[in-house]
Amino acid sequence: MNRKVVKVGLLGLGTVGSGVVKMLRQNVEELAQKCGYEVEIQRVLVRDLEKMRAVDVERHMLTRDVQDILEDPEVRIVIEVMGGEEQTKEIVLQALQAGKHVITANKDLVALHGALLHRAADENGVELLYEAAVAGAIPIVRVLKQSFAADNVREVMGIVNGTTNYILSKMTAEGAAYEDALAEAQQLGYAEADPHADVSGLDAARKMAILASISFRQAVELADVKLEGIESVTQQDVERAKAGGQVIKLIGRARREGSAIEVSVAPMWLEAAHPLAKVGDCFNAVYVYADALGEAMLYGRGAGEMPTASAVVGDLLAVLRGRKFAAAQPQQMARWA
Ligand SMILES: NC(=O)C1=CN([C@@H]2O[C@H](COP(=O)(O)OP(=O)(O)OC[C@H]3O[C@@H](n4cnc5c(N)ncnc54)[C@H](OP(=O)(O)O)[C@@H]3O)[C@@H](O)[C@H]2O)C=CC1
Ligand SMILES: N[C@@H](CC=O)C(=O)O
Repeated sequence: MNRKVVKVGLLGLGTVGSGVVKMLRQNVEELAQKCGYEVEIQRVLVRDLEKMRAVDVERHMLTRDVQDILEDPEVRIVIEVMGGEEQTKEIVLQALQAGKHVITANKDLVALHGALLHRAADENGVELLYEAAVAGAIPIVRVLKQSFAADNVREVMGIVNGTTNYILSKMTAEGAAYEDALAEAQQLGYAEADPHADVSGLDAARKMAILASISFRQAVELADVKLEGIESVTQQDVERAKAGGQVIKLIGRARREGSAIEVSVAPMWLEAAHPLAKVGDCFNAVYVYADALGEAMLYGRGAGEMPTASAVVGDLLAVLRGRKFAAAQPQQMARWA
């Protein structure tokens, strides 16, 4: 097979970035067969050049200067798995304006600046994909944008934060202390750099704002999402729920009624027989209710190294198979040859 090489710039080498490197290395052949390209990581942006990493990356590939990636004409795709908001927005905008396709796992970024970034991607004829930003490995973004595109979505609801689901599940099943369960979730790589974003409900609110914007085809502002986290949920609450045959879960909900859109995140007491009550560990589950479809539920791991990497690399494959990438190819290849 006549195989071309495509160079990728990776921003971040933490939990998700390491998973992406592992997956690209483990699946070189399979990926090449699926898209016709051999993917090579050209440079990796980090903060600390000396840190021990979960994967071996040659020292010369690491950089602390993002311009080494943004100004490299060989880098055609940027994978942003560093997190952050304002500075990251500027970096991603610069990448898009330089004609690079961008894949991101950053829900903060997409929830706050999605409209601006989509415009920049369109203006520059490149892709902006963010499957990993919502519900980890579950392909909910693509399903809403493509598979259910013909339908009229009325409601999207479910569990969209792995850390809080892990904590509540541990408190329910094992009587674990909140702080211990949170520390484990951090250890396992599920939590955000600042875990307050998880337990306050903000991370779930960001994801619900993204899902609502896609489902109802209009920008839903993060500020308009009503949110309550799990910080005030006590072991006594969990035990009382259990005694009454119920389970406490952090539930995100986005509903459209006429022109009114309502989006919320809050702990809810569910009957133990409810399908969402059985979603444990760091798993997520999302229900979609639409006119023709009726209802559908998607279920899978919502956080962690390899599940999230799977969504990121899935987006990478989508870019490489896409028309925009192919369209830019002859001219670009000639210029870089
Ligand atoms: N963890 C998960 O399960 C999931 C995470 N996400 C999202 O993916 C993104 C990454 O998450 P995760 O991998 O857990 O985060 P980590 O904190 O584990 O990793 C972040 C990485 O980015 C680097 N980095 C951060 N800021 C900068 C900066 N200013 N300049 C240079 N490098 C920087 C860090 O460098 P250094 O190592 O040197 O400190 C680190 O390698 C976030 O947006 C998160 O919300 C999405 C879905 C699931
Ligand atoms: N901190 C997040 C990571 C994935 O989005 C979570 O726990 O769901």
